[in-house]
Amino acid sequence: MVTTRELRSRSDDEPITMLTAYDAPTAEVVDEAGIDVILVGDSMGNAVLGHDSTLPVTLEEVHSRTAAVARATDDALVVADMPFLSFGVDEADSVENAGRMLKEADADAVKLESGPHTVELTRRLTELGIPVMAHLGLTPQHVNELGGYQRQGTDPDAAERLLALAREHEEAGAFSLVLEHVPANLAAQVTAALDVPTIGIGAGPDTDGQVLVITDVLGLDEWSPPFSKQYADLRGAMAEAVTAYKEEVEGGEFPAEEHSHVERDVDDVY
Ligand SMILES: Nc1nc(=O)c2c([nH]1)NC[C@@H]1CN(c3ccc(C(=O)N[C@@H](CCC(=O)O)C(=O)O)cc3)CN21
Ligand SMILES: CC(C)C(=O)C(=O)O
Ligand SMILES: [Mg+2]
Repeated sequence: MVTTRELRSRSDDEPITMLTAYDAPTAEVVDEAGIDVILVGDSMGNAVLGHDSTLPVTLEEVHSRTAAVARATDDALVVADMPFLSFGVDEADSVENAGRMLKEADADAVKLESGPHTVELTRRLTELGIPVMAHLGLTPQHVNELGGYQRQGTDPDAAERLLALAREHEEAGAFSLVLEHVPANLAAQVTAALDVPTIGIGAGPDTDGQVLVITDVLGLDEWSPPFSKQYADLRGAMAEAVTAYKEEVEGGEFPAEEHSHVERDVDDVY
């Protein structure tokens, strides 16, 4: 079993592996492959729910997908990604919403897209026993404020602000930190400055771990971000299977004898 305690102390030569999953069969495959952390990402908005951003994703959607993933996972740490406006507005609501992920959906931890407004919340949740993974750099819930999904931390002021926020979240108790779409040399410095592990996406090779969105890895979507890598063409495999089924039904080949059964007792009901 992967624990937040074990991840915190993971030595430098054993990179942390993390992937998203949004359903039980996918979580089973990811867990059985020995991936350390499964993130039930709000990227489900784009990846599986048909939205064009993460903003419409609801607490109930992440809650139900987290429960499905947790039921299928034996070893990996399951992290629920808190959706847009489910945290950071009101402290009591934030605690209740994050708490439901642990109490009801069986997550091991939550992730919050972080900023100056999440330092005290990270402290509070950690104090209450809800482990927090922080997330800095490109925070997609800010897409409207940022005006797109551009690289972050690219000038000295922004880079210094990011490093300071990373330190503040570590001090507040975050057990790890996702760094998204930031320069590799900045991610390396943040990684060196922190004791807790950094997990990069589009942040170069020098973080303590890597994370990608599972549908990008599997090639399920036509589009994927510039920093991701496609390790399979499941979209192609799915299209082939669906087309083969259609052709067999239209050609009268499916169902065959082995897919049917006949009961002589019901021969004469018409
Ligand atoms: N399937 C999937 N994979 C992801 O990695 C992902 C999601 N969905 N949804 C939430 C966010 C959005 N992400 C994105 C989306 C677009 C770019 C991108 O195209 N960036 C370009 C141009 C950005 C612009 O100018 O708007 C770049 O060159 O940085 C990067 C990350 C990463 N996250
Ligand atoms: C890409 C990761 C870090 C994420 O936040 C998500 O999948 O929602
Ligand atoms: Mg997310």
